[in-house]
Amino acid sequence: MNVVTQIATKPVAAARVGIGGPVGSGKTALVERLIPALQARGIDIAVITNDLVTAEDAERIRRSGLIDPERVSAVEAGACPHTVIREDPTLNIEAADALERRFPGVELILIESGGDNLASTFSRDLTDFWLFVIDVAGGDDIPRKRGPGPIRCDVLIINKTDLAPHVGVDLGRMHAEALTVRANRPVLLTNCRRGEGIDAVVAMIEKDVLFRA
Ligand SMILES: Nc1nc2c(ncn2[C@@H]2O[C@H](COP(=O)(O)OP(=O)(O)OP(=O)(O)O)[C@@H](O)[C@H]2O)c(=O)[nH]1
Repeated sequence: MNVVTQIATKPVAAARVGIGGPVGSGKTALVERLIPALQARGIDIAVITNDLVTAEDAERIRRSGLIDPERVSAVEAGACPHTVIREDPTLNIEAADALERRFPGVELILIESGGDNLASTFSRDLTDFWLFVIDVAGGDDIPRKRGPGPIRCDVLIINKTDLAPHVGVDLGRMHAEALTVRANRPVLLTNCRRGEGIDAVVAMIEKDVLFRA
C-alpha cells in the first residue's frame, strides 16, 4: 500500500474534549446536559470519567439512560486525578483508543475529571480542547485567583448562575473579571440545573473542535 492510500484509509480519530474543574462545580451535570444536546446535532459521542478510587461518575452517567452504557468508560486514578490527565495520561489515552476501536464512528469523546482544585490542567497529548468548570457558589473571587485551570483552558464555564442572587454574587462582574484574567479568551455562563447556556457550549464544540460551520 502506498503512503497516499495508507493516509486515505487510516481511521479518523475522535476529537477528545476535557472537562475539568473543582469538586462539585457541576462537571457531571454539564456532561449530562451535553450528551443529549450533542446527540440531537447528530454527533456520535462517548464519555470517559476519572474518579479517585471509584467509578461513581461513570455509574451515574450509565444509569442516566442518556447514552449506551457501553460508551461510558471509567478511569480510576488511584491518586489525585490530575496525575492521569496531565502527568501521565496513558490510562485515559488507552480508554479513549479502546472506545474508538469499539465504536468506529465515534466523533467526540468527553473526558471528565476533577483534580487539583484550580490547578488542574489537561495534557495536550490527551485532549484537543478542554473546558474548565467553576461555579458561582464557589465565590466570585475564583477568576481573580488566576489558577492554571481557569486561565489556560480553552473555555471557562461559570456554572450555577441560578445561585448568584442567593450567594451575593454579581454575575456581570464575575464574568467581566474572568474575561480580563483570560485576556478575553472565551468564558461561558451555564445553569446546568435548568439547561441554560448549553447551546453556546455545543456551538463552540461544533465550531472550534469539530470544525463544522
Ligand atoms: N443550583 C444548581 N445546582 C447545580 C448546577 N449544576 C450542578 N448542580 C448541582 O451541584 C452538585 C454537584 O454537581 P456535579 O455535577 O455532581 O458536580 P461535579 O463537578 O461532577 O462533582 P465531582 O464529580 O464530585 O467532582 C449536584 O448536587 C448538582 O445537582 C446548576 O447549574 N445549578
